[in-house]
Amino acid sequence: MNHLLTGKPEEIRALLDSVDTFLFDCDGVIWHGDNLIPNVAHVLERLREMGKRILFVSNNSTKSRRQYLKKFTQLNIEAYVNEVFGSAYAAAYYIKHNLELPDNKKVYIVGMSGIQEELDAEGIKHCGSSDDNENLTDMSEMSTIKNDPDVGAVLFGFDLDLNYKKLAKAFTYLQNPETHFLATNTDLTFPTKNAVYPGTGALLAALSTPLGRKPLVMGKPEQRMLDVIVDKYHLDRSRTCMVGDRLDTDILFGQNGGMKTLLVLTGVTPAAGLDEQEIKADFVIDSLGHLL
Ligand SMILES: O=C(O)[C@H](O)[C@H](O)COP(=O)(O)O
Ligand SMILES: [Mg+2]
Repeated sequence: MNHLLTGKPEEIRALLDSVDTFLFDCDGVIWHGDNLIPNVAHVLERLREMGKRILFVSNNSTKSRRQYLKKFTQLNIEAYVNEVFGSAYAAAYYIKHNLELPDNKKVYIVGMSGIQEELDAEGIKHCGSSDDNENLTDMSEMSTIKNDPDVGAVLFGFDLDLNYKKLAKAFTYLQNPETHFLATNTDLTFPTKNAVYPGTGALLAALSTPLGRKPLVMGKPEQRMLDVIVDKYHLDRSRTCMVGDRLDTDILFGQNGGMKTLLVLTGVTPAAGLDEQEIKADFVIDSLGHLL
């Protein structure tokens, strides 16, 4: 476990020969924000040339599959819509195919356009999100926030415009135990090139803590997204490798899914103290850019 691959071509060859499909996490593995991690585009290209199947599995709910494709294209990375699985898509797929929300009910979104687009794509009625970017201006306005019986679920995702009004509305709707409480993911931090910042899980705590309710989580490490992927691609899990930068989402997702796991050190997980970590990947490499 935590088998370091850096500079061991024969072992990298053995791994490549044992894998048909690579599931790639995005933030901290392929890019930091809009900056590609060096040499990653070349590695993805070579893997395609080798006939490997490539899928992208991200917990980042701020983008829809369409928006992810636009980003891949802007970064000159070959990718196709049916290769992209974001947590916003996973949430929309789950609400459509598993939650069976009554037609007269809508979803209150704390989150961004990625979620709005994926719910639209599944024909799911929704409200909130950017409609509530304008915050309350005075505490006396709190009492204007009332329950809305048409809200059948609250879906929480990363929101750069999170404000008190959105929190108070979601909190109010979730007072009703019948109202479903969903979250796209619970990552506590978000990786950038030189630092990490509060992630979706940190924002979500501002709602779930006072509420005393835990949401149903759509993204990694939960298996909902993998079940959709395995069904769609008839994946042989034993010949599939999950590549990620976070132990408690990406690597746990891979392990729970019976897949091989490769940890890269370009994201949230530092090299220091790796062996003290409870979760251990099969393989570790300093950067995906150095895989080939
Ligand atoms: O805070 C977040 O939501 C996460 O840090 C971010 O979205 C992780 O995305 P991923 O690494 O799964 O692409
Ligand atoms: Mg990541």
